[in-house]
Amino acid sequence: MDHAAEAQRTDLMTITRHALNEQGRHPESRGDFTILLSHIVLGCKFVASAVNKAGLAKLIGLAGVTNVQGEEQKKLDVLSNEVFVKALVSSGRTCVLVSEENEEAIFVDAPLRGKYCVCFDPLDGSSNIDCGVSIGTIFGIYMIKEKDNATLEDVLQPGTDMIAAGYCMYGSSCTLVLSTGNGVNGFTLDPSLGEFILTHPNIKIPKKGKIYSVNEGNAQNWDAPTAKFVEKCKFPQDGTSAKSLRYIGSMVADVHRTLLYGGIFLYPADKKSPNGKLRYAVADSLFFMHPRLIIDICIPVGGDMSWYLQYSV
Ligand SMILES: O=P(O)(O)OC[C@H]1O[C@](O)(COP(=O)(O)O)[C@@H](O)[C@@H]1O
Repeated sequence: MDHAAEAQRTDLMTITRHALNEQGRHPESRGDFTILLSHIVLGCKFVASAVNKAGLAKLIGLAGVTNVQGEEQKKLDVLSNEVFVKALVSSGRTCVLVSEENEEAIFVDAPLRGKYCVCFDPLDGSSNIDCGVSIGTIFGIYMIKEKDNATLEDVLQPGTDMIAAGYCMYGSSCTLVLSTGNGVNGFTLDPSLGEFILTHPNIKIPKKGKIYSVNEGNAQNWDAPTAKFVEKCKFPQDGTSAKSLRYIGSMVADVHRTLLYGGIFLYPADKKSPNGKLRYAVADSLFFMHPRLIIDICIPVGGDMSWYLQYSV
C-alpha cells in the first residue's frame, strides 16, 4: 500500500483550508473573505449539481425570458443567477453585486451589507448548455472604496485593484480556479465529499504553446494585426510547426485549457464587437461586465504573459 498517498488522501487541502492558510498571511484579517469565498463555493456546488442533472431535470432549454443583452435566457442561466445572488447577499459580506444577467447593480440592504463588491457572470457559455459543452461561472472581487458608502464606482475600479478573481468550470469535472493575488490554484470538486480539493497548486501558464484559440468565423471582421497574427499561427515563417486550432466557444473552457496547456485564446475586437466580446447592461449609468477582465487577473498571476494579449478596457 502507498502509505504516503494514503496520508495524502486524509490530509486534504480543501479550498476553505487553503483560504484560511492565505488568511494567515494577513494578521488583520477577520475571516470575512473566507466567509465570502465559502458562499461563492456554495453557488458553484449548486450550479455544478444543476448542470450535471440539467438534461434529466428539464433544466435545459429557454426560460422564456431575455436578459439585458436581448439574449434568450436559459433556465440554467436564471437558476444560476438566482443562487449566486442569494448566496452572496446571505453571506453578509457584500455591498454591491454586478451580474451579467441583471440590468442594474444590486446594492445589499444595510442589515446584510459587508465590505466586498462582486462582479460575476453566473453561467458563461450558456449557449452551449443544450449540447453538453463545458460552461462556467466567472467572478471578481473588489473591496469597497469608502466604508458604508457603496456606489457604482466600487465596481468600476481597474482590474488591478481586484483582490481576488476566479472561475469555476462545469465540465468532465468541476474545477474552481482562484487567484487572491498570490499565485493561481485549481481545486476539483470531489462529489463524494462535496468539497473542492486542491489538485492544481500554483498554476503557471506554459511559456510556449502549440494551440491558438479564436473563432475563425469572425476573420472577415478582424483588423490587420489580428489577421496577421493568426496567419502566422497557421503559416509560420520561422521554420516552427503550425499551431493547432482549438476553439470550444465557451470562454471558461478555452481559458482553462490555455492556462494549463499554454498557447493563446483571443476574442479580438472587430467590426462586429469593437471592444471584443463584452457584456453591456445599459441602465441609467452604463456599466459593463468584462468577463475577460477577470480572466486577465487570473492569467497574468498565473504566469508568463508572452502569449497573452491584453484586452484594453
Ligand atoms: O460564439 P462566439 O461569437 O465565438 O462567442 C463565443 C463566446 O461567447 C460565450 O459563449 C459567451 O456567450 P454566452 O454566455 O452569451 O452564451 C463565451 O463563453 C465564448 O467565448
